[in-house]
Amino acid sequence: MEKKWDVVIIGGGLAGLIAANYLSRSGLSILILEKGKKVGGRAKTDRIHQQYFNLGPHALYKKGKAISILKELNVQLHGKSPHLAGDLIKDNLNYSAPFTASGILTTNLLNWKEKMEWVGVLVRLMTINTEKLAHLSLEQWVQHTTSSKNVQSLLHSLGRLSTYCHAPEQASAKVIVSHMKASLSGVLYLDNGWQTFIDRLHNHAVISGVQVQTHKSVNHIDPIEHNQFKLVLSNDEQIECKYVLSTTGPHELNHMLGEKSPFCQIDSFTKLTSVKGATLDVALTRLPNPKKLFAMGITEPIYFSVHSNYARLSDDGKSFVMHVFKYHHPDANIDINRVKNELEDFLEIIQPGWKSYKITSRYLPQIIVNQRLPQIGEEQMLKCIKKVIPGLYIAGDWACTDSILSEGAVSSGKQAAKDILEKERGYSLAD
Ligand SMILES: Cc1cc2nc3c(=O)[nH]c(=O)nc-3n(C[C@H](O)[C@H](O)[C@H](O)COP(=O)(O)OP(=O)(O)OC[C@H]3O[C@@H](n4cnc5c(N)ncnc54)[C@H](O)[C@@H]3O)c2cc1C
Repeated sequence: MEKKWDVVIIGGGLAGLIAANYLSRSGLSILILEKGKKVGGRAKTDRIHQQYFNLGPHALYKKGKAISILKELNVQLHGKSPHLAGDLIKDNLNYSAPFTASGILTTNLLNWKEKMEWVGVLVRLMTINTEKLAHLSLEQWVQHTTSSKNVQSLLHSLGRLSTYCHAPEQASAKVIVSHMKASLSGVLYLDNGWQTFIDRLHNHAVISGVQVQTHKSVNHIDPIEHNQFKLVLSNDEQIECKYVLSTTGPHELNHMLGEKSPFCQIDSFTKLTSVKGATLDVALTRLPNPKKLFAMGITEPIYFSVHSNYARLSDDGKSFVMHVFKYHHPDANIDINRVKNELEDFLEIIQPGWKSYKITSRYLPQIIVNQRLPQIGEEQMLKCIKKVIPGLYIAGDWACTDSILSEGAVSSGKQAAKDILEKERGYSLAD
């Protein structure tokens, strides 16, 4: 057994790197253990044939917590906001998407009465107090909000677009609607992908003395005595520390704690389920239909957007990088070949003949977008699991009561750093 660390962070994704950046200012010794070959987790970007592919479509909320925390850490972001002008596809027919003023005026999807209702819903959404929705599922909120089937479908599409969640009967209205509200202020696509800010967070942490070890997978967390942990790695290495911050998914954390895990006793913890989808990431030399940059299915839960129209996503800046995405229902049995055909066929409707211009593509059939589908009444469980083992802290996109995705990962990473500092030093970071 070698050096004893003050804090070991398991996972070098967004939550782990954010926490490390806040903790690095404190003089504590900090080690990040990342099982992958590079840091970034699901926020990484792969450079394939000179094209920059995020793991599927990635956008940051312009007025969200993630951007404001990244700014607080002096991480500059370069990119542009996409326009939501585009198409909605219902029963193989194209309609203008009523997500912009001109889209609302021109769309044939809604009649005049529905248009007025849709505008009213959007206006109310901008100021809604989501705390009051804590007892409702998204489906219940949608039903209460409008009786028009078309407006209901639009709300479901906006919910999927903002959160990737496609289980309105299970999902918490409070969390989903707060993300829908945030998305109305616009999003940002980043030049060269999310890896740019991951690299900056990584560099800041390393310069400030954080040690980062990749290819290091933690198998076991053993709380050996008060305020002391022993971690056992897959290569049998053992590491001791005072505090552990886990940023893995909930079930991986449970597994690392072994048979004695107190989380096994908590019913709502064992039932946590993830948000998944299939992504087809494509780079083309030209766009067969240059005017079609954004589309969503209404009957089918599918999304398409040309991200390179707003962000530089290739070495020469000339090619077209796009993502076609299918939102999976948590209970669905996925036939990965059928889903691939669906995504390719959807792209064919929007960009006919796209295959002739293909530079490269990548298909990921069942990727975890968020480690937790947010459901009603999980606040107590999340608060409880953060207290049950003293010295063990939890962050990640599943660990926040009121937000998910990067918003949840970044804010829970900051919160965990605050909690550790408060415990260690008795002082807290500014909010
Ligand atoms: C297709 C797709 C689209 C998305 N789009 C958006 C979007 O538009 N907007 C948005 O805000 N968010 C989006 N997200 C979500 C966002 O990418 C994630 O919420 C965020 O990156 C999660 O960060 P994290 O640190 O919580 O988890 P992760 O990124 O999963 O990091 C956890 C890290 O822990 C490591 N690890 C796990 N187990 C161990 C172990 N035993 N030992 C050591 N290391 C371990 C993993 O390798 C990983 O690097 C998207 C995600 C996907 C997949």
